[in-house]
Amino acid sequence: MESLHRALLNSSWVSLTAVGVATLAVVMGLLSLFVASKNHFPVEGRTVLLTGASEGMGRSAAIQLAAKGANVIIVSRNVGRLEETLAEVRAAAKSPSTQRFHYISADVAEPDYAAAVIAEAIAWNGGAAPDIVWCVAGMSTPMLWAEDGSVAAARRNMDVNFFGAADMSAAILREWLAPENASKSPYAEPKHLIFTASVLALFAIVGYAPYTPSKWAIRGLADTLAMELNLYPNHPVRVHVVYPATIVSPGLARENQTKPDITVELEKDEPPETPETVARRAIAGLEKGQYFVAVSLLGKLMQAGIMGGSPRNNWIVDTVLGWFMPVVYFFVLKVMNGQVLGWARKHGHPSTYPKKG
Ligand SMILES: NC(=O)C1=CN([C@@H]2O[C@H](COP(=O)(O)OP(=O)(O)OC[C@H]3O[C@@H](n4cnc5c(N)ncnc54)[C@H](OP(=O)(O)O)[C@@H]3O)[C@@H](O)[C@H]2O)C=CC1
Ligand SMILES: CCCCCCCCCCCCCCCC(=O)[C@@H](N)CO
Repeated sequence: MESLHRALLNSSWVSLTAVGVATLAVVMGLLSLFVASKNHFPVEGRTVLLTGASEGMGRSAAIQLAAKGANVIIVSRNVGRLEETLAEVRAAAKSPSTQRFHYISADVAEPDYAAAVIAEAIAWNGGAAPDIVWCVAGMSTPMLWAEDGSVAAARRNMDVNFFGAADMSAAILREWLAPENASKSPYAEPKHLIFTASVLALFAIVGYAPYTPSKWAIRGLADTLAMELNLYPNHPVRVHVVYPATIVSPGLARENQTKPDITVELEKDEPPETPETVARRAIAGLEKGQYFVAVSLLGKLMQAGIMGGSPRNNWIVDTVLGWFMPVVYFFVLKVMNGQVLGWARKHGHPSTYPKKG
């Protein structure tokens, strides 16, 4: 007791503050488990447009949003798959007699594709723009950066993942932010613009160089918009970024055909999840009002490690977790770089690896 008292007296105010704030963060975290909070993402009776929603996480999100009462528009290229998925979305409707469903075929990699998609959505929706736009369409071609074709692959990933979302976000904001579309009440339900990145936008690993930058770019765009949209106080729009880890989807099967074995090895540390689970956790985060929506524990930690100048979901939790991440990364990078070096020693120069794809 005596020594504890002395230790407390002797410890600096810095460590005392750290312990105090950490305790507070834990208490607040526990409290938030019990306090029922407002749903910040009501979808019943509203119209949601999702790109990349014929397969994978986008398809699951469309089905779950229909089950919550939303009108849903799904966008992707393949019409056959759109028709099949739209039937599943329709079958999940909460109120089949009032909810409406539609698909639009478009290639998000085409420059300026989004204006026509939004125009068609508005025409179908009785003259009103969708209330929620979720950019999910994406692709990934993992390979080593020194391989032939890596930069061409990076351009393609950028066109689909970044420009596909960038063009859609600009097109819908032009509608939402038009002066004549100011909301009638300052307390009106906000519109939602949701981007889909990847945990690789929070922590990069070997083999994803053609892909990861396109997802980092999405983060940069979203942070910019989160500040810029304050210019339109009478047009409330909330921006969000979802950060999935591995999703067991048709896209994953495609990317695994070219994925380097060392990448497969390292990403084993983050267990794959079904599209249904990822979509459910993403929607739960949106309902909590999160700006950055991580859908796994590792994702949450990685998020706490990069916050920089990004808006926070919870300043206390994000700050306290953020203090620990440099220590965590000291070990994580040692271990992971060790694994990569060990791989190099065992398997030789990458030019000798068996050919893939
Ligand atoms: N799978 C994973 O491990 C991870 C995925 N992500 C990201 O999550 C999102 C969903 O991934 P996932 O569930 O795997 O999806 P899938 O790859 O399984 O499905 C992709 C969807 O996007 C559509 N799409 C692809 N390219 C285009 C295009 N050029 N124009 C229009 N639509 C397109 C596809 O339809 P169609 O081909 O008919 O156009 C399909 O509906 C993506 O943004 C992905 O980058 C993030 C982390 C991990
Ligand atoms: C707190 C720090 C912990 C560090 C542990 C690191 C574990 C690495 C996990 C990497 C997972 C990569 C998922 C890729 C998802 C993706 O976007 C692709 N499938 C593309 O579609």
